[in-house]
Amino acid sequence: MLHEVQSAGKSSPFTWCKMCKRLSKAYILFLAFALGAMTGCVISKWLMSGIKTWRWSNPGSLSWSESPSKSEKYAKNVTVQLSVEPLYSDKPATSCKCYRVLSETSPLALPRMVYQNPDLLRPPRNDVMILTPWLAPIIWEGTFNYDILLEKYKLHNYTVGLTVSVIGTYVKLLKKFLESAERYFIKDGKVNYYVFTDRPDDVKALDLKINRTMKVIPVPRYASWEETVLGRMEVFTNLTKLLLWNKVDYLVSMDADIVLLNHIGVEILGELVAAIHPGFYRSSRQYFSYERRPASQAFIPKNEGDFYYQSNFFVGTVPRIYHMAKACHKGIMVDKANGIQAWFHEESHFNKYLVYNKPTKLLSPEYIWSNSLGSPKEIKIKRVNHGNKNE
Ligand SMILES: CC(=O)N[C@H]1[C@@H](OP(=O)(O)OP(=O)(O)OC[C@H]2O[C@@H](n3ccc(=O)[nH]c3=O)[C@H](O)[C@@H]2O)O[C@H](CO)[C@H](O)[C@@H]1O
Ligand SMILES: [Mn+2]
Repeated sequence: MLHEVQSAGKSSPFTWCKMCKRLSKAYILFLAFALGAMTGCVISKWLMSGIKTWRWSNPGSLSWSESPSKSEKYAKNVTVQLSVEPLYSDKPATSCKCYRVLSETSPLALPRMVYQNPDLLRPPRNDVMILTPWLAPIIWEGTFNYDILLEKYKLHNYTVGLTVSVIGTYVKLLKKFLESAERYFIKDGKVNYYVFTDRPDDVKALDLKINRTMKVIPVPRYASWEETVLGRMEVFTNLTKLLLWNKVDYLVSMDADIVLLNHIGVEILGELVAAIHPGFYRSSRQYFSYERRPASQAFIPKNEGDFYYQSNFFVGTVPRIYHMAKACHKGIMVDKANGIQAWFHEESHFNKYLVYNKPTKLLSPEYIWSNSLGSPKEIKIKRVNHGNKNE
């Protein structure tokens, strides 16, 4: 039809006809495809400029990434990059890359988290146990996505109390401990430090440069090292009840001879959390340093017990810590009345308690590692060095 009309016109009918023949069906399809692709590209660029991104550039700081203002974006048609960097840690803490987007194109503008979905047939670690038989998670490097956890805890606006005893000469360890906590301890949350000491003036003299709230709480001077470590359960019983009940959501207790080397974040929080002793995680239960004398309240028979926990790092809600400390303190007092002291002091009572009150979460030995223990392959990250009593 077109040929005929054009043939009747003044322009050369011969030329038009030849061109039309060349424009075969396939050629027209190709042109339509190219045009479609170009339009798609332009639309996608326009959509990208409507997406804002924020990310945690440092653990602890939920901050908007550098992004132009709305008017600037529309004026200059600037594209805002989506961040796909790991959000937490100097070294990657998890294998997942995760970022958070706020789509301005959505009428609700709800923030969403975008991350790779977990693969049910590919466990995050297959060299270590990551779940106890009572279904409590064991926290190892590589088993969690920090950003998902953080999201959950931020909803509750939680406060964490980090407690440390520095009694007698141990005051000298406080500076190093707190400086490392400032750098690595739950950077994303509200943390108050509680320092239990018999020497408040010596603590003052340390002239600590810290940014978080610190409360110095006077406690009695005990007669010996044994009395002091046993007395920690008494201190906890009294202080959880009197001081901390409504002040914090979670309590964390750490030895003063711990120095944090890497991030310890909200992944440690839970109802009752205990850390697996780095010296016993390869041993079977008959070799654990449990108290084996039936005369002691801390007695655990050879065919009982799950793991050997170290009492230098534990976590819990205030009521759960109160309950645990009270039970341990009671056992210690009964032992004292009976003239017996458990083999590993309050740690023995702590372990006895945990056989019958299972922890809701366990920390792997990477949370209480000592440099003297070397570098076995399952310890992917040394989060602390415990046991150095030098300043
Ligand atoms: C290798 C070894 O045997 N480890 C045991 C030892 O750990 P540790 O050698 O780690 O005990 P430690 O000397 O660090 O004492 C525990 C903590 O109590 C505080 N403190 C202790 C004494 C003192 O005079 N002033 C003071 O402030 C301080 O916070 C210290 O870090 O003792 C623990 C008792 O908790 C457990 O029995 C451990 O299994
Ligand atoms: Mn210690």
